[in-house]
Amino acid sequence: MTPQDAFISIRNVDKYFGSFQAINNVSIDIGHGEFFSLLGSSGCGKTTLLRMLAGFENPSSGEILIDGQPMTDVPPHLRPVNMVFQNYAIFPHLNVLDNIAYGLRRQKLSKAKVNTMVDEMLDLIKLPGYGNRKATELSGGQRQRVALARALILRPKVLLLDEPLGALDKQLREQMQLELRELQRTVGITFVFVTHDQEEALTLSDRIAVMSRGEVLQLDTPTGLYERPVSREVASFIGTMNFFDGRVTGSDATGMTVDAAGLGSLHIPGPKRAFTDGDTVHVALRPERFELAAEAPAGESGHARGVVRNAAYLGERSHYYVELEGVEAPVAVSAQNGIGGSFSVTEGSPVWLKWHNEAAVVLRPE
Ligand SMILES: Nc1ncnc2c1ncn2[C@@H]1O[C@H](COP(=O)(O)OP(=O)(O)OP(=O)(O)O)[C@@H](O)[C@H]1O
Repeated sequence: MTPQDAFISIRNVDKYFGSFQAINNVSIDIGHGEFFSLLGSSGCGKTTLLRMLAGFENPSSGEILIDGQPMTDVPPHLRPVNMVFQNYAIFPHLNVLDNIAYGLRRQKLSKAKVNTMVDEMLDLIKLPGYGNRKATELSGGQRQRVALARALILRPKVLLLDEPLGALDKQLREQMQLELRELQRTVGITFVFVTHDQEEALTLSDRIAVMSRGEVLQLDTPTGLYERPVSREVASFIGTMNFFDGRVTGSDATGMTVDAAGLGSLHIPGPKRAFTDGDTVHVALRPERFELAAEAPAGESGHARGVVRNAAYLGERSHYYVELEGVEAPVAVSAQNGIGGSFSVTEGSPVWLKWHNEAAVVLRPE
């Protein structure tokens, strides 16, 4: 995505509240029709960035463009955006129809036209026939769908969503995630979604900006973030990661060789990277990239001998912690159950850990 192709372009934006810098030189380009998420822990600046897109805050410096237009002097109600909040922002004293039609009142449309538009929205959010229901007679998930319909009926080019599923319990939240993704595909407009829940961001998004302390740490697809994190901070924030201290011992056009504590010498294939011999690095491997075996594996994949310190059966998967010589923290291993061929592993069992070197990510220490 280049700034020229972008539907939303955030360019070198800083935001200060007094002397506190909440956003530090952020540049993000978002494509038309993308489901884009801002992901990060509390206080990292996601809401501030969203509020600047909505026009409730102005950047201290830098520029925001939407659909090619600079937004600097454009007030919130004249921006082609609408926002949905976490806490069911619908009016409790109005029924569903009046809630959804609320934003249309300024447009002086006929009653018949409004009713048709609301009915279309009720179909879209899968609540047909709910127009006369009182807002207080809706479940949490239904209220949030009404809030979405109320924002979408104004036909914004961009929908800004600030943790809209945050108040829902886990099961409903997962169901609403699927619905939200389907809804976004149906309406085809750009969604900018704020969440601190990495699983939610991975499930929903085309691309994600991982934020920390007002900065973007990495902007990538869900697969890119999970498989190729650029730093230890991103690797730990998205899923679980094992880290091994290492040192680069050689590199050429086919990849590089790293000596890693507990794992031995690994040749990691790939293009030549910005490391030189002798560099101190972290080798990172996800729990599901390890396999447990009773016997020493033959062949080219990496292997090391260890002892199971903890085994937990979780139905679909089992989780293990395996102690390796020369590694302080036990290695987290996650194995799928029921695919056959697994052997019984109990706490205290000696095991072999297997992995493929190409699954390893080499990171600089922070
Ligand atoms: N109006 C304000 N005045 C002063 N500081 C603010 C203001 N708004 C936000 N901040 C500060 O800016 C930082 C970023 O806040 P922001 O609300 O963007 O974080 P967030 O990532 O959305 O967090 P959360 O998930 O908790 O909502 C925080 O340290 C917050 O205290």
